[in-house]
Amino acid sequence: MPAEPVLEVTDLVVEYDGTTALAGVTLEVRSGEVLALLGPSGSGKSTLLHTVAGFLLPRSGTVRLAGTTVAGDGRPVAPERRDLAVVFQNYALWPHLSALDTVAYPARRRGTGRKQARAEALAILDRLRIAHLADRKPAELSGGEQQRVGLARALARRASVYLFDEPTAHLDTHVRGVFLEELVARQRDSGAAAVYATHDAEEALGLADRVALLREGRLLQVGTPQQIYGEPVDLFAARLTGPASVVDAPDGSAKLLVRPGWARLGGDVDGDLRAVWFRGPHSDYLVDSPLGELLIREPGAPRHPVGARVGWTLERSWPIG
Ligand SMILES: Nc1ncnc2c1ncn2[C@@H]1O[C@H](COP(=O)(O)OP(=O)(O)OP(=O)(O)O)[C@@H](O)[C@H]1O
Repeated sequence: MPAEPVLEVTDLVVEYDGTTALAGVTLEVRSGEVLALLGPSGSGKSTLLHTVAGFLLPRSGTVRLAGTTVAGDGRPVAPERRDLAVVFQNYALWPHLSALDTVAYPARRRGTGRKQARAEALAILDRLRIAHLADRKPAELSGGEQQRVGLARALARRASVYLFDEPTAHLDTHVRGVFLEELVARQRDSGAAAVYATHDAEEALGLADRVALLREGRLLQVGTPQQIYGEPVDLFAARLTGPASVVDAPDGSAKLLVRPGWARLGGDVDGDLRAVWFRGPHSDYLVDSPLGELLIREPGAPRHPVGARVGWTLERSWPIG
């Protein structure tokens, strides 16, 4: 991974009318890296992105882009002069421009000729599966289609840092997957960095090189998706990224976090099946045992009925406070 941070946020404090929304956040993002911001509603994800973008000013702390301080020290740099591409929940598309001209606009601004800019724009629209909408203006597009045009316009920008605020919130699963692949591919090609705010744990874990967990305006943990999922700092952090059971260690010395795939049915710890859910590719079993209640996930359809006496085995665990 290249060494230099393209975005550095230091001790950032942001308030709305005296209410603290960010209470001292320090983060850095390097070129080529995708950092996911994951946190519940109200944890400060949008506030952080809006402050980096320059739409909000910090009460204290600094924002640096490619080594230059853009907020918090001296006069802030205006949003339009920051080397950023911003994709927020509400896209403001220009009503008079077709989808093609909207997406061609960033290249035109860079000085690319009209024909070439339109060819590049069409390629991006095609990758997002909306080339057939190229000639339509926003009033002739559905909300989801407008959102895809907004994403395409952001992908057409060549900024050093992309800021995404839940950009896939209104997209269906298929388009979401295509967009995320496209985003990551662009990322790798251009060496740009991305900060991607979401409350969807699967999206964050699947997309990001690193995940930052936010809670009530503070960073709870920053790490690789594997660290965040497998070695959470506390139960709140664990539950942000998926189902987590807590059982007693067999020798009673500690509490252990157990993810659904970390235990299997069959083995010498007794338990009773309290509930069983068929989930399609796998089934979830809720097991009540002397060590505590835990969720076990196994491939395929349910193999035992509710109420059955089963054995189980712990294959992996993580000590939790
Ligand atoms: N314009 C505002 N005026 C006052 N308080 C605000 C404003 N915008 C956000 N807040 C408060 O700041 C805190 C952080 O909000 P923020 O929108 O950054 O959270 P978020 O993690 O992006 O949430 P969501 O996932 O719901 O978008 C919350 O307590 C919120 O109520």
